[in-house]
Amino acid sequence: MLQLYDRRTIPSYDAETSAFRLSDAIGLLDGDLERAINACVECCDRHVGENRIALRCVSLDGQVRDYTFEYLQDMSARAANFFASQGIGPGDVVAGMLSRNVDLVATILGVWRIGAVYQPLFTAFGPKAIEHRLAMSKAALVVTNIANCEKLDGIVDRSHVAIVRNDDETLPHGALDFRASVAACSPIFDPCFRTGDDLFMMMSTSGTTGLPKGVPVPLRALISFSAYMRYAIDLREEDVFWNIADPGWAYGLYYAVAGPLMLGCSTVFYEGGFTAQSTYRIIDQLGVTSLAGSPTAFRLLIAAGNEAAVAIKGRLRVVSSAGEPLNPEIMRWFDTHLAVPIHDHYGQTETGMVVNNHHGLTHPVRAGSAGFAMPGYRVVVLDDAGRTLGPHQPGVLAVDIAKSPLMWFKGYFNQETPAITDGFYRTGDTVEAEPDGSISFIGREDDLITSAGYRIGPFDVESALIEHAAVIEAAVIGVPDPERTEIVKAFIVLAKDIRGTPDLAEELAHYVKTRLSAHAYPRLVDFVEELPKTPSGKIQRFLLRKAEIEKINALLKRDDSA
Ligand SMILES: CC(=O)SCCNC(=O)CCNC(=O)[C@H](O)C(C)(C)COP(=O)(O)OP(=O)(O)OC[C@H]1O[C@@H](n2cnc3c(N)ncnc32)[C@H](O)[C@@H]1OP(=O)(O)O
Repeated sequence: MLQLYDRRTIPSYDAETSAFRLSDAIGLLDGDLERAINACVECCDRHVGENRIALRCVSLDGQVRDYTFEYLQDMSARAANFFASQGIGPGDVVAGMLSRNVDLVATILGVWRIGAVYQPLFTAFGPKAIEHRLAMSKAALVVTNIANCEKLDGIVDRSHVAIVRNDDETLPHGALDFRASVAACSPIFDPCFRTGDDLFMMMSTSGTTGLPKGVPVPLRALISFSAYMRYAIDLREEDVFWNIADPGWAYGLYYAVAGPLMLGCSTVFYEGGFTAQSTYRIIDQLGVTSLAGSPTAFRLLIAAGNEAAVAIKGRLRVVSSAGEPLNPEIMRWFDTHLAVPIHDHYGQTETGMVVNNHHGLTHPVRAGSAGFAMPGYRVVVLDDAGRTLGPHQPGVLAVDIAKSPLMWFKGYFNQETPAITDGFYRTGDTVEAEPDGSISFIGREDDLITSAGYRIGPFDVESALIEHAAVIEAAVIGVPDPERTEIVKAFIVLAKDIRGTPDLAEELAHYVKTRLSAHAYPRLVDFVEELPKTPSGKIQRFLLRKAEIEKINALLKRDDSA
């Protein structure tokens, strides 16, 4: 059993350079990064024999099913045999588009056991988002369920789709029956060991100017994931840990699946969508002690009222926040009504979590700050010319590659433009450093939208909108929103003779929701005569954003003086 976090054993940490002894980090891993590592062994097999619960699944009706590491070893070996029977081998990509349940974990671990690469597809995606991602990864097989399988029609041949179905659901013609096939396979499959540079995940991240980019994740990233669990989440053996993020995204896959399992701890999955009521109920029912989620989720808990919190007051030991900046009001409310500190953490799909309010540091948590570089990473603030900036000088947050032994990202999949220049990975997030090295988030240097913890690429939404017959041109921006940080707003130029009505606005939102993704639709739509453009015809989203912010400020001023 891996020794879990102990305040006395946190690796030596130099706030000046974030110097971190790599040997301490390697101690988080049983495998040999240069020669022999398998993600399923790290996240499952090495905890077998301890009779520990790995996964706690809560169904919609509140039933809890517990699965041990022994159970997952058996399931992952059967799944690996099933994948092998489909001709899948080391380095091949298998995509999963599944709800949060044991089939999802069996799929992920089975893919890793065989030395293959797991690609997550968020279940809210529509065909447009799926098609691009599968074309990018060339996935050999997609594992999905009855609720999502139709979205694959015309994109993937049915013979390359394995369906998770209940006994009362009919298997679509030509598709593979995942549960039945896996159950019929042998529970013996020797893991395929690879090197730390071989891939085990293929993620995607939205851009502002093009379609989402592939983020290849090598096996060495496991060290970084487990370091985050230890030093920032402070996961302990006795914790009941629940990260509510969906494993269709980086924060959920890295830190609701790989991270806790690697440390031999159990992770909670709730198969339903988020509601404040179910969240309070599950924390109470399972005795959750460590909760992770996004500020929007926390704001929804607060909106449910002070009374709702009474039953779990004092039950949580720690709460971790990611995906959006954490407002000080949320910290105060959690302190007063739940008697628990919330620690703000910052990261990206490309980096994993890199700036955190760690538990091992003696610095107090500063409200409004995302914290300090994680051990193993050195971060700096750069200006446009790549010069390092001092305290209180806004610039872009960058990771210093040479001094960040845990940084695993080297560049986007199949893209020629380098992601790392002059030894730095520029995150695109604008920040300011304090004299003590803590980092405060300011915004984005580009047009990427941060909404409810999701990063939404305006280009993706615009591309979906212009496929609608009524739309000639579209520009999409994020506008400030008190609940979701930002919401998506679309400015639409309509085809000749089409009138912009509330019904059409709703139709366009629905169109994006079903074609692109249920979370990325424009919640606000303005019909306009034309869009602001540069002389060369490039849409100037920043002018639209500026006008929106001026409008909001004018309204706030009017309210103040009323
Ligand atoms: C490094 C990192 O990766 S950092 C963090 C990564 N980000 C995340 O993990 C995202 C965090 N955000 C969330 O989990 C959610 O937004 C929450 C819990 C905060 C709030 O959830 P909700 O408000 O219920 O809905 P959510 O924002 O997920 O979705 C928006 C819409 O998509 C729909 N939707 C969401 N998931 C699905 C799904 N799997 N299938 C179908 N529809 C879905 C919702 O019903 C909602 O529809 P509505 O607007 O018509 O009501």
